Amino acid sequence: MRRINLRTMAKINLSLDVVGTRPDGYHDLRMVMQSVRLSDQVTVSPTRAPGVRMKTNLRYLPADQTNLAARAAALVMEECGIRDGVFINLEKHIPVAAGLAGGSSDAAAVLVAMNLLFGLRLPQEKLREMGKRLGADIPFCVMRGTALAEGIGEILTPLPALPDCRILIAKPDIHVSTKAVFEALHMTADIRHPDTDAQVQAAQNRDLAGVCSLCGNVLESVTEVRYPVISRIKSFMQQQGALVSMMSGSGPSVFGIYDDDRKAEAARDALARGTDASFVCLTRPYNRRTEIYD
Ligand SMILES: C[C@](O)(CO)[C@H](O)COP(=O)(O)OP(=O)(O)OC[C@H]1O[C@@H](n2ccc(N)nc2=O)[C@H](O)[C@@H]1O
Ligand SMILES: Nc1ncnc2c1ncn2[C@@H]1O[C@H](COP(=O)(O)OP(=O)(O)OP(=O)(O)O)[C@@H](O)[C@H]1O
Repeated sequence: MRRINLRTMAKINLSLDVVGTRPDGYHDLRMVMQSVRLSDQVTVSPTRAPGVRMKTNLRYLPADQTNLAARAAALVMEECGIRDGVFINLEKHIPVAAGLAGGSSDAAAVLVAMNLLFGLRLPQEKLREMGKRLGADIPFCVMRGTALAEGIGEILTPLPALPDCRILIAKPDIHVSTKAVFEALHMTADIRHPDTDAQVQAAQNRDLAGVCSLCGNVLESVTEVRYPVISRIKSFMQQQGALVSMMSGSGPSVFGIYDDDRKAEAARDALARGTDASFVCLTRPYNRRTEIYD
């Protein structure tokens, strides 16, 4: 029987600005987002029994109807009147609750997989709209590549591919709630807003050094202050020759961008030997956009 097997790409935020608050507590954002070659693997198979069942290799991750991957499948089934069931096998490699959109990328892949499996031919716009209902990062994870994201994250303007580089990602062993970080931002006095328009221009010019010099994330003013380990990892990456080092999303992961392979590998090895990061990975930008009709 046909089944769909997809890789789901993590993201980093090359910039993240909060430009407004909405009545529902969500925030209006302006972000430059980048997919990276750090991925989970999602396989979706049809089943005769109705409903969604799933399995994952991580014992501590719920493999029930609360998992974002299962919720994405259930949403498509409800919206498109699908009576058959599906089985999802989720192989996690992206660290959980890391600020890397792990769950969002799984959900996005399931939306695409359902579209292919049941021959729905839903356009990408529709998948992104459905994704938004489940989480603000999902529309970008449906699109992938490099993009300016506005609104709550769902208004996407594609940008040219980031020039090739090495991206070092390190996650300290701490848990950060995205909701709590956004809420705490209102109590923070010292917020430095990134110049998103200038960074978009640098991205348009495919100017890696320019993009890096314009990175900024207002959520650092909350998470980095609470967790000094984030500053330590950032400084370490910088000392090891990163063009820039910054927190991704609401944290706690930190990334460093390198244009020199040897420096990037040395920094990875040193971080992996140390105790500040429980997850370390050296990766590259992922620049292919999603093929909806593969
Ligand atoms: C921080 C980012 O990762 C940056 O890419 C995203 O904005 C968060 O995306 P996400 O985890 O998919 O977000 P959701 O699951 O939709 O929301 C989690 C929580 O983050 C806050 N949230 C999220 C997105 C947004 N534009 N404004 C917000 O205030 C809300 O309090 C929400 O309850
Ligand atoms: N498929 C999934 N993968 C990871 N986490 C999931 C998944 N489904 C539900 N979750 C729950 O979602 C929460 C956030 O996990 P996730 O890895 O998506 O965070 P994140 O990378 O910080 O997301 P973002 O960057 O979009 O804010 C976790 O507490 C986890 O229990």
